[in-house]
Amino acid sequence: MSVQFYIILNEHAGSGHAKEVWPAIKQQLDAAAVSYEVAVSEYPNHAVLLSEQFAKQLPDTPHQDWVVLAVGGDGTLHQALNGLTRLPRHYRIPVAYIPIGSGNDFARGVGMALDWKTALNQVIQCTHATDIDIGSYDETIKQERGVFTNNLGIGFDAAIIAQANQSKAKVWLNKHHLGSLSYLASALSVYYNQTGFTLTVHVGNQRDIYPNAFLVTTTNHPYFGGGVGIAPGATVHDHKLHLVVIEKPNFFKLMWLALRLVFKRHLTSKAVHYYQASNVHLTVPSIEYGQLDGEEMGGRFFDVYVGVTQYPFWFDITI
Ligand SMILES: Nc1ncnc2c1ncn2[C@@H]1O[C@H](COP(=O)(O)OP(=O)(O)OP(=O)(O)O)[C@@H](O)[C@H]1O
Repeated sequence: MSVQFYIILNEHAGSGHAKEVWPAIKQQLDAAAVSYEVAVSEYPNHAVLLSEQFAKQLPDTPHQDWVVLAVGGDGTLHQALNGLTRLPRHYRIPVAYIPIGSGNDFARGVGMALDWKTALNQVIQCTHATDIDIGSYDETIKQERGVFTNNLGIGFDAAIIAQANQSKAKVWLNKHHLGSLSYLASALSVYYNQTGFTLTVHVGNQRDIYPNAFLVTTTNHPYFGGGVGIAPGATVHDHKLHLVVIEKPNFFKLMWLALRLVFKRHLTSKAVHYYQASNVHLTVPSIEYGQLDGEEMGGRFFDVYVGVTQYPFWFDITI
């Protein structure tokens, strides 16, 4: 089936790398005689509105040949997907993605190529949509709901993202393809400032209380923070969420945990608690940072129901 692409371009992804690469992407699209329209994200979160408006004007009938293609990082894909899912549709519009952000965890998590040229081929030569798992959340205090492709995090990872996004070093490090280092630098400073907090996890009939939670990540695939394999066994096909709770370790334990993380042996540590479920309910009665696919949720209380659903994606990783 040949399709047309509604491209949502975030020139700011990868600290401006997307803007540099876009002319070459366009050239490859034209050379392959691909039919497409481009909408540029003009301000933070604009991609949500762009994809929502696109979906609104497309009749909800079978045999539509449009695919929404997010060109940017995980945040751009997150926003495009949330715009597409705001209004229910019987015939959902498939979504695709070219990873040219800083972290590109979704591409890693689904096994897409990380170099944009191969990734673009995986998208334009794809012949059918494939349903894969995405997370859904319903936060009852601020009454916010939506979806995520990678993870919903509370605590350490979210505070790192908030700090890294404010850091001028991130721009410089990204320019030199060292984006992961900006997260590492922020991680150390956040470690000293982030105190443990009370977390209640409800899974089925089980209720666990952690008085000293530090990192709480509900993930859809293995990676967060630009390639850190927090849940090595997770896949986007298992219809499960993988919840990792880490209690605040002392500095030496943190270093030990980081080492175990590198060798994917962290889940057996006593400070780490691991759940696999199709639904989890998390409550945090103190103000903590939250993040969704690397997008800041801000500091807030949490009473959040997290689940898993499926959405059609348009790429073929066998190409
Ligand atoms: N015109 C714009 N001006 C400023 N920021 C923008 C604009 N358009 C989009 N953004 C913001 O850019 C942010 C970063 O985008 P994105 O997450 O795609 O890239 P990244 O952070 O480099 O990659 P990754 O999430 O993979 O690490 C998003 O929060 C988005 O809202």
